[in-house]
Amino acid sequence: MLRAQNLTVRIGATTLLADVSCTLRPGELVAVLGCNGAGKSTLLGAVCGDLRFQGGSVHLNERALRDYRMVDLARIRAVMPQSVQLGFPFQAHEVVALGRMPFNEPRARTREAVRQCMALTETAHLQTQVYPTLSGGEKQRVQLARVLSQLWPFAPDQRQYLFLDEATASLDPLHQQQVFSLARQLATRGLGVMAVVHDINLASQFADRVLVLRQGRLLAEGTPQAILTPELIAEAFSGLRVQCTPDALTGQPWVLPLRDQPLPRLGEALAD
Ligand SMILES: Nc1ncnc2c1ncn2[C@@H]1O[C@H](COP(=O)(O)OP(=O)(O)OP(=O)(O)O)[C@@H](O)[C@H]1O
Repeated sequence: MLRAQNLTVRIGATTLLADVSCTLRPGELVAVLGCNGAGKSTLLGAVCGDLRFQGGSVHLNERALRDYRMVDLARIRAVMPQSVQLGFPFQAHEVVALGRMPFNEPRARTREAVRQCMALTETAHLQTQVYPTLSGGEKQRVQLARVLSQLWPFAPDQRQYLFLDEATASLDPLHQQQVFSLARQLATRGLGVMAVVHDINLASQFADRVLVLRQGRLLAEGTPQAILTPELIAEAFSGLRVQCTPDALTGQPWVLPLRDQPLPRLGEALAD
């Protein structure tokens, strides 16, 4: 289990995250919601060990994060950052194989991990294409294959964790659904998955629990049914007005933004 207590992240005089506590259990998919700048990536970076925090603690499988060697951490948790810069002319399958670097293993095993993870992300047909020439969404799916390959073969008793930061931001609607469906299946197989996402309906459809951040603080936490109300969404997203309709079968709320919103006035910018 991942347990973060009273996390505080500061850079200079700016507090990015203030006193945030959360958990992530193996077998659970937790979505992190909040407006731009709310602190979602900061939280993800702090709990996965990529970002130093000034206050609080993070324990992964009952061991303090700071006590892990990087290579041991890399074997139990994989992180897909919001953006990955990669200028080298690697072929896509070589990018995916980077996920296997923490493992000292025969090449055949790496090839099998790459093959299966590219199949899972529907990128097998791109395997020999040079990475910088891929489209934005294709790059994102190849990056997902890379982080999945780090946790492959997803053995149920490994207490592993997957952190996704806007992994669907560049994807078409079908692939967005597929990625969250895959995350759901991996959670069902025993992985703990924490996913930062802007699409409230993806969170509502697939997550067991939702964390909502606002100005670096935890505003709300609970099941989608319990917390995704028009009032909470307005509070989290600067007054965004939505209609929430429970799904007839699952009860999970469908969230529809209304047309009438507190939008900026364009008058001056559009003058003559
Ligand atoms: N190095 C830094 N120095 C100063 N402020 C920073 C630094 N890094 C991040 N911030 C600020 O911290 C806040 C939280 O950033 P973070 O990336 O966690 O937000 P987010 O919720 O992931 O936003 P988004 O939805 O836009 O990706 C933002 O206001 C950001 O400008």
